[in-house]
Amino acid sequence: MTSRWTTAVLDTEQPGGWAVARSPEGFLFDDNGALFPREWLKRQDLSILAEHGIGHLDGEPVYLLELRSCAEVPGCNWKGLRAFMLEGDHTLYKVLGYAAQIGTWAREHRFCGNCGQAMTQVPRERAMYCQPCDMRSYPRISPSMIVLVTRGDEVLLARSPRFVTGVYSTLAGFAEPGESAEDCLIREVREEVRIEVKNIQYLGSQCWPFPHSMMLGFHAEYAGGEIICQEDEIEDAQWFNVYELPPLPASRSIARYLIDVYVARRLGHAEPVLPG
Ligand SMILES: NC(=O)C1=CN([C@@H]2O[C@H](COP(=O)(O)OP(=O)(O)OC[C@H]3O[C@@H](n4cnc5c(N)ncnc54)[C@H](O)[C@@H]3O)[C@@H](O)[C@H]2O)C=CC1
Ligand SMILES: [Mg+2]
Ligand SMILES: [Zn+2]
Repeated sequence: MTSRWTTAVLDTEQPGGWAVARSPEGFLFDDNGALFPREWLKRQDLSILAEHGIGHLDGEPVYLLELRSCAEVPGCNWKGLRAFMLEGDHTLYKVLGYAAQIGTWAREHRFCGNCGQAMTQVPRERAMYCQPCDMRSYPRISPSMIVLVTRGDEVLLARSPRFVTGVYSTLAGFAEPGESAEDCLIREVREEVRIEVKNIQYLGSQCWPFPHSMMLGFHAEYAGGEIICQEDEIEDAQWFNVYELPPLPASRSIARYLIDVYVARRLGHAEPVLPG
């Protein structure tokens, strides 16, 4: 299968192609979506902080206009990336998710973290460069473990105070320096619910551009302990029977995939496919 969307570093001196515009309010969109003819978009009254050539969609070059602030464009509105994930088509979400990560990273690396001088975009490479330090900065990706802890017909799901009311999800957390993926998973489960796990099994990964996580998804079996929720982080955690699950996370998330796979296996149903 050929992919409709491929990332690339494009020369911003070249004219033409499509462009997306991103401001602190999200992406610009109209009735036709979030991709606009680039030359038209650049004629609008936008306060452009940086432009990045980000890839090809169906063979056409796509650029990102990263804006300082949100602007009025006739017939258009602004919408956050999460809304595109929930509503929009998957390919568009991939384009915007990538654009968001490049935009955020470049915005946060305008100045060298070592000497404080202005950095420049490296041509033909996705990197920002500080000449005095001869140092390159690349887009940041934060590995995060996400795990469904299981006990026969039961799964351990938890609520963060940040979740939509009623929704329970798998446990997750960022890797710390010095840890393997397994070390991180064991620590996170211990910290968040004081449970011990065994038989850790890797299922798959997913890019999570909020703002730059790479989710590594696992199943792990319960090995001991009683649930004690971590203060502030975990509002509630419970064992749920696979026949009586609470409201679950969005269907495109790897959290949902980990739950759906386990339920499908217990019930002998066909297994779902992990959204890319
Ligand atoms: N795609 C999915 O299905 C899901 C994705 N996630 C994502 O997993 C990630 C981790 O989940 P949480 O439970 O929030 O993490 P967590 O359990 O590690 O706690 C969050 C805390 O980690 C620290 N932190 C923030 N950014 C960090 C970074 N880049 N590196 C190290 N520490 C950092 C902060 O102190 C923050 O309060 C988040 O990006 C979250 O959005 C979480 C659940 C489902
Ligand atoms: Mg967590
Ligand atoms: Zn420097």
